[in-house]
Amino acid sequence: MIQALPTKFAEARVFVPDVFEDDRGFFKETWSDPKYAEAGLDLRFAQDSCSWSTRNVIRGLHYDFRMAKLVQCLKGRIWDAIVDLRRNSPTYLQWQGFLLTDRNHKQLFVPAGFGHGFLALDDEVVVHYKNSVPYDPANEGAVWWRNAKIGVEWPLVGEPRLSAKDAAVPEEFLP
Ligand SMILES: Cc1cn([C@H]2C[C@H](O)[C@@H](COP(=O)(O)OP(=O)(O)O[C@H]3O[C@@H](C)C(=O)[C@@H](O)[C@H]3O)O2)c(=O)[nH]c1=O
Repeated sequence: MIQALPTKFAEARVFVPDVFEDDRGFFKETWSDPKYAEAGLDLRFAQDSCSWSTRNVIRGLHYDFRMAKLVQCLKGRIWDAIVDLRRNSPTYLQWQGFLLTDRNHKQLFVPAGFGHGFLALDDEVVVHYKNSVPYDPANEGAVWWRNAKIGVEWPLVGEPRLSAKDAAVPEEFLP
């Protein structure tokens, strides 16, 4: 039975699929339409994506107000952050962090309207996403990872490694 764990946000959830271990390793279903619908996530996804990162890479905080995402870490560990960017929300600009690893099998459901980013905690990190709508750069935006109005407390040791795009985000910009 897939576990659905609450977060501080009514619309966000952490899912943990069944994991079948034996002497070869393990097997898990990372998505199943009927099983996730039964667990409370009745959604058709339009795109799967994968990124590979090295330690101290930070990707984000990115948003696309149309897009919900299911995020999981298939190799290594990430510290994943979401922030509510919906201006009419009672939790506007609140954030929460989650440890997602290849051993805890947690999958974070990021609702539409939230910013999302992660810090790679290991030398090799593979992150997998399911996106509810196809990628469209015209609909994508970014908030600076250290935006002071949000105040995400990244568990970062040393210097972050950012894309040129993320490093160039204006420090105070909010959509
Ligand atoms: C996200 C994305 C990027 N790309 C391309 C654009 C660019 O040339 C290259 C790298 O893109 P980025 O630098 O935006 O990749 P990245 O910084 O890894 O972007 C991701 O960050 C995390 C935090 C998220 O939440 C994701 O939704 C996504 O925004 O890949 C696609 O073709 N499809 C996609 O879905």
